[in-house]
Amino acid sequence: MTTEQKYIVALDQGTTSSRAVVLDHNANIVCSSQREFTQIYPKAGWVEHDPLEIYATQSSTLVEALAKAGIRSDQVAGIGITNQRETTIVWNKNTGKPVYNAIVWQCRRTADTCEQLKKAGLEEYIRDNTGLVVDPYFSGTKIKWILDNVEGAREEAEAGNLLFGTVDTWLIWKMTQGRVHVTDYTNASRTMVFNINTLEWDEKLLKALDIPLSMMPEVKSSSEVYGETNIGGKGGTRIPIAGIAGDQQAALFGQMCVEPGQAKNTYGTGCFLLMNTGKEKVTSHNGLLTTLACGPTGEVAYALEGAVFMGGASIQWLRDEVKLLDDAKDSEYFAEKVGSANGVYVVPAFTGLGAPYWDPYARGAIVGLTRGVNSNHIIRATLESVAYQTRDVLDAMQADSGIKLGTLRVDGGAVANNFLMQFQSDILDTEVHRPVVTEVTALGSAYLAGLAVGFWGSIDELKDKAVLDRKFIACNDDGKRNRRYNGWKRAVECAKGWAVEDDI
Ligand SMILES: Nc1ncnc2c1ncn2[C@@H]1O[C@H](COP(=O)(O)OP(=O)(O)O)[C@@H](O)[C@H]1O
Ligand SMILES: O=P(O)(O)OC[C@H](O)CO
Repeated sequence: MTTEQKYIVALDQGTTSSRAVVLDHNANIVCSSQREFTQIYPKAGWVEHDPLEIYATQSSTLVEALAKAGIRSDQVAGIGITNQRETTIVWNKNTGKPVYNAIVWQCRRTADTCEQLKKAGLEEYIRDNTGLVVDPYFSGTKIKWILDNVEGAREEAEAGNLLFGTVDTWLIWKMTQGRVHVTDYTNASRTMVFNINTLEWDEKLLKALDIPLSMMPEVKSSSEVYGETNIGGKGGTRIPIAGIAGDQQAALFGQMCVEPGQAKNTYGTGCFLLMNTGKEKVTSHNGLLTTLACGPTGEVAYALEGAVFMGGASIQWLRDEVKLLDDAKDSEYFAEKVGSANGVYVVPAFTGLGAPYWDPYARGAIVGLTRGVNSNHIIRATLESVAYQTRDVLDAMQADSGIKLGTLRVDGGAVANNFLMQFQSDILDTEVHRPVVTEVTALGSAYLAGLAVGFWGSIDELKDKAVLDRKFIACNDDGKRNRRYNGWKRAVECAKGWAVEDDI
């Protein structure tokens, strides 16, 4: 069979849905399939997923996408996995059963453990060795929570019976029937127990959090064959799983940001602005993270990251909880019906604030309400909040890197919103470039897998595949831009430190 008759499949396991995307040799998406799954909110500020539902939705999208495209499993040259990062799963390796639900990256339940780490004087060590700030966002304190709170878990872990994984690790373990327990550098770098200087699990931090090393997966590069899976059950074709990357690093690769200074922003559930810094590990002085990403062949590289917790999810909140919208895309129509947000600011700190504020106690706020404010103003202000948060992290990134970005490459579900993209460009005073294919996370993951199995010879074959859909050019009214952004900064102050510890 020639390469032309073969395909690469990307499995994109996101915060709200699981997707399978099939690519041909020209890097065209030939088919995709998507399933949403249950979001579990046991208490205020807590977020969980069912690991078995994650696996079930993901594996069914794979089968469905191949069936839709009429592709046989022996035509699949390789599978790439990309995933919501930090989300923590612990399972028993003998029974294959999770001991608790997946604790999702957004979950704030471990804020007190983070306070204890700070009191123990570990903040600077964590910053220097993991690149991260001490925040409940990352996996380490979530693993500790499971071991401390699930009956019998600690004993089982110490007896060597429990395994930890981020979602990539869990999926691969399931897809290989428990034979492969592995992750990649990009996912490991989000756990707060992985040393990004030595590229090994950090024993001092594992000890500080009481996590046995035996639970941790083997850490590998983002582009190599980790194992094989058989689609279609016993006796089915064995397909190499050949790429792993956290979804934001996959999007960085998919946008071809593989050289130092290249950056992208992804607008999905959250917003994640990443800049590749190559071999240089840049430490932020402005509230950003240092993380691991991929160079041109998928090899490990450093990146700076601004992680914003609520992006498109704040529009989902307007749709599902406040019921101001039937569909997220209608937000553009309603926002355009009013000429401004009428002085209203929405700060969507529903799960605290991430970069550059790092306040797990911040909570959502709507400020500037007057009698003339209607639902369109609130919708517009919610969309604007996504752009203001991106300005916060872009300013920080430009200060840390010393690089002024002339253009911002964007991707993710919410970039379909033209109002948001134009407002983004205006508030940044930077051109915003939107590609035709906005499923860049899946592209990046497919590229990593395809390069590992020789489906593509090198990244140069892929560089000219991205086609620009639209450029958004900034307005030149500095006065308006600055007034609006200053209003946002004041609004953020109102949201900070709101929750008391008992609320978490
Ligand atoms: N036209 C739109 N305008 C604003 N937000 C949108 C639009 N379309 C989708 N979204 C938001 O984008 C998010 C979905 O993007 P996606 O990249 O699929 O997210 P994820 O990978 O995090 O699950 C949802 O939170 C949704 O509310
Ligand atoms: O599911 P997404 O696309 O919003 O990504 C979630 C991030 O990986 C969390 O760090």
